[in-house]
Amino acid sequence: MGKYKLRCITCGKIYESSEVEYTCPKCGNRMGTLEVIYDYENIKIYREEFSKYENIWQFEKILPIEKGSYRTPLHVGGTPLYNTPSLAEELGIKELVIKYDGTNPTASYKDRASAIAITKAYEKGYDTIYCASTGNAASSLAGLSAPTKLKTFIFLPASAPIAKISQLFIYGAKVIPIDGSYDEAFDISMKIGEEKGWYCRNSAINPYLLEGKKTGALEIAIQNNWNIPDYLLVSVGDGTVISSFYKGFYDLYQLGLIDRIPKIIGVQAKGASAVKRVFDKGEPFLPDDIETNTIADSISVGKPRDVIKACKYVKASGGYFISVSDEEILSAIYELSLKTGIFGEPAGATSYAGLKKIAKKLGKEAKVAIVITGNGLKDIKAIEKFVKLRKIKPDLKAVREVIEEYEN
Ligand SMILES: Cc1ncc(COP(=O)(O)O)c(C=O)c1O
Ligand SMILES: N[C@@H](CCOP(=O)(O)O)C(=O)O
Repeated sequence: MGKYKLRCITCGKIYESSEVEYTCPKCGNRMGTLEVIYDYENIKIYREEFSKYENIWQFEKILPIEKGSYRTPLHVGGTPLYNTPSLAEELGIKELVIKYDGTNPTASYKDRASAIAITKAYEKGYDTIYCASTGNAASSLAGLSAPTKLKTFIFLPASAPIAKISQLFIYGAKVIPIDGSYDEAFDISMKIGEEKGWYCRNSAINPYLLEGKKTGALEIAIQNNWNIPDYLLVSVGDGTVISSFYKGFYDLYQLGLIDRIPKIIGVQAKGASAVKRVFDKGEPFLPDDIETNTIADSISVGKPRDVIKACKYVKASGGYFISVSDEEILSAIYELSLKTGIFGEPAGATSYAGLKKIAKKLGKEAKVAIVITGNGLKDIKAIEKFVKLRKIKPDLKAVREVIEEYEN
């Protein structure tokens, strides 16, 4: 076999990469998302080859890209992993490491996927790329394609947080703000993208993108000195980020670099828990869509596009899904910022909200990793209840009175 092939998540049919562009022709878009499988036996990788602080391209041997093709010059990946012993003690678990992806070039986990999308667009000879997004995939694609010659079209709900929308304009993307939901923007983008023959940057359609996202798992293994956590918690909307964590650990396992895969726990907002619902109903994991209502805009997904893969992978890991309320998400943002200095956007801090909920159940011997997938500055409106700004007269007496209040 070549370096890799593509396998349908539902029927298991294996394709050469030249045979299919996005999803399994037999099973269709949602049922037939593809996984990239490598010739693991013939790929030799040693732990020593990986460095902690490099970007995602250090993993080139297990990425579906060609030697010498375009690589973004921006520093994608190589984000920090923080060990937080006092927080672990407070939660009653043995160890807590926090992977913080808000330090990526456009401030979210999505840069890992966009980097691969742009490389593939160049390899395949496209001149235009597009995505549907709740905001982060959008700003990420816009930012990473800014220094390239690719034309970039973005479809997103006009209600997305203003910081994410502002990123699009500053990076010069062509923006189609839909007066509707992410799910509607997604369907429209697919129709137009097909009509126009543009390259699709959506992880649930384009199989290569999840490979970029899996680098977060590879980095956790390396940064934690190959001490693999018992549990990994991550927030879930469409289901590709969570699938990518399983895939990253799975690849390391297949390559003989680790001897187990963490139990992967998906955390959804209560008002948008479509994947949890499908998982809880059990196999065969059939899509079952819902209306959404949550402040966590990035995971406000009622028609998750990668639900089958997410459910199968989470099951294979021995994990499960939980949900948390918007109030729990808001408290998690505040508490995590206060205790660690890590400020996540709502969908980012959702993993911490989930951990707070189940830490006791995981037990005092549990070694846990959580992923904070987006920077808190992406959505300032969501945390306005914590911002108690008042104007103080510019005189010393008034300032002294306020300081006294703080001190008491
Ligand atoms: C910050 C953040 N966290 C989590 C997610 C969830 O990823 P997925 O939709 O792949 O489940 C997203 C997706 O947009 C996101 O932007
Ligand atoms: N909610 C996501 C959806 C698209 O991102 P993808 O990386 O799964 O394609 C976002 O807009 O960030």
